[in-house]
Amino acid sequence: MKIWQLPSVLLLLISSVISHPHNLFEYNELSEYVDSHQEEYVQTLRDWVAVESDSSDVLKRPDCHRMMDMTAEKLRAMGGKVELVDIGVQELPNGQTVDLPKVVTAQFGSDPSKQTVCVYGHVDVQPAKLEDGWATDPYNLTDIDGNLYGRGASDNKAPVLAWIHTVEAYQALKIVCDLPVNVKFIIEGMEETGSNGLDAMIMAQRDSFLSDVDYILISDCGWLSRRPALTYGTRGNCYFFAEVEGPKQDLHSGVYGGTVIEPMTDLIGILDTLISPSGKILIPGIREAVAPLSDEEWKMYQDIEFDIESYKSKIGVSQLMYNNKVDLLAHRWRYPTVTVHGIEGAFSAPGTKTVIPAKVIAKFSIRQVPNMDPAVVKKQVTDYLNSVFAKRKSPNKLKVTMVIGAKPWLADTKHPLYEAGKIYHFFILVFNVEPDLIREGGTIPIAKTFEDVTGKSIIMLPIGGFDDGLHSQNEKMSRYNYIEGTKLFIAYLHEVAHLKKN
Ligand SMILES: CC(C)C[C@H](NC(=O)CN)C(=O)O
Repeated sequence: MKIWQLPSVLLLLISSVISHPHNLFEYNELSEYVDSHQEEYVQTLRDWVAVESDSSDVLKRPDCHRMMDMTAEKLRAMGGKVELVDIGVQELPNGQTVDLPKVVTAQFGSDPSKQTVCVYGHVDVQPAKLEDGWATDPYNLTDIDGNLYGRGASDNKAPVLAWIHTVEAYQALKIVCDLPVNVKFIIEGMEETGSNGLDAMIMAQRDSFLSDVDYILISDCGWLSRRPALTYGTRGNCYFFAEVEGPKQDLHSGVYGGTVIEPMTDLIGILDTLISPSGKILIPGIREAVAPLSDEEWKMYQDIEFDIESYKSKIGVSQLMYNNKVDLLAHRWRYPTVTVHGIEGAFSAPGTKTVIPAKVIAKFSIRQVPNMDPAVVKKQVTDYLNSVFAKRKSPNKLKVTMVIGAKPWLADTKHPLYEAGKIYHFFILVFNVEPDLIREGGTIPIAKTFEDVTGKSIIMLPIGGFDDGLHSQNEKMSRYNYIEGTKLFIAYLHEVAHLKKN
């Protein structure tokens, strides 16, 4: 066989070894180290998942504080220079305040001749209850056929741990190889409610902790399929509460129904005007702001392997909004959407309570995209709902509040960090395949701020599986992704060490 007849992945691997001859040897040692510590890594994940660090429930705030302490302790035990940064308080709707979980910063190495990366992640989670339909206790990490089920396993505790274990592996094999770059960590505990307090902290640390950072690394997202991926964009999130208040207390629907104008009817009526059944956002100005789909993007989406039938079967639906791949990917990643998440105050328990709820609060969010601006979206949504409500001539009161205003983020795929030749061989080394270049429909609220404040580039390196069930029942992280993902980070740090220093 001639060299040009070799498969392209093998050629890439050979070229990687030729350009950095020591890579393979060190990688093998490190990879074996990771394999031999697999059970320890799973146990640490179990300990972390056991903490109900649900940032949306203030009653769970002590668990969030404990989670930050555990994170700090882990990094401190590895010899990191660790701080728990106080980021102030959260104001609750009733006017009371509660302490925000402190942010953990840590530093490993300060060699000015090396690149410095800053890993961002979060250790808070979305709510989860067994009664929601989980097959296992969400806070007891359960291994079934190599899948580790538990709330926060994939989003984002295992990826954070994988980065920590990366540093640990380099430290453990110090005789063979030293940490190739300086590594900093910023780990927060409020991501799942919009990263409250983190923007201000990032700005405050710009000229201190963040001043020597060359790149920001984020692994808070997932692959599109079984193929590994690099993520170059995330959508933003504008999260709204729409409160409709009527009578001074709940009423018997038999006694009062037919005489009062019901808050729930008003609320459902206005919610129904947000989006059409075919997915068209009806709020004036929203669709007009969206950056048009370029030919280049269309081509990129067209070239991505994405099986519509298996997507449908994975989520258990018989029909999707669109029937072709490009439309589906575009609407998942780079067009805005409206989702109604829930209604507080509505009767939702099993059984048949015949009540007219006096006050109901709808929770809905708009995933926004370039070139939408959260401040503009807030005004567009508030004005629109007020005008729709006014037409109902209801005596009830409507109050619209935007509680999260997280911006979208989009990387320049031409940046050396994303340029195939420069980085893809670390994927080949670990997975023997090139990654998909994808966008993420979800939000990493701090991403844009990181980039704007530090002026540094972000690279998103997901290790979560396509079917991890983030935010839903039976969230999981596979052992495969957790362990091979750690190896990917190990290989990647080598890669960053060879990038030209800015
Ligand atoms: C603002 C949201 C609550 C952020 C959340 N982020 C993630 O899930 C990242 N893994 C989201 O719903 O997108």
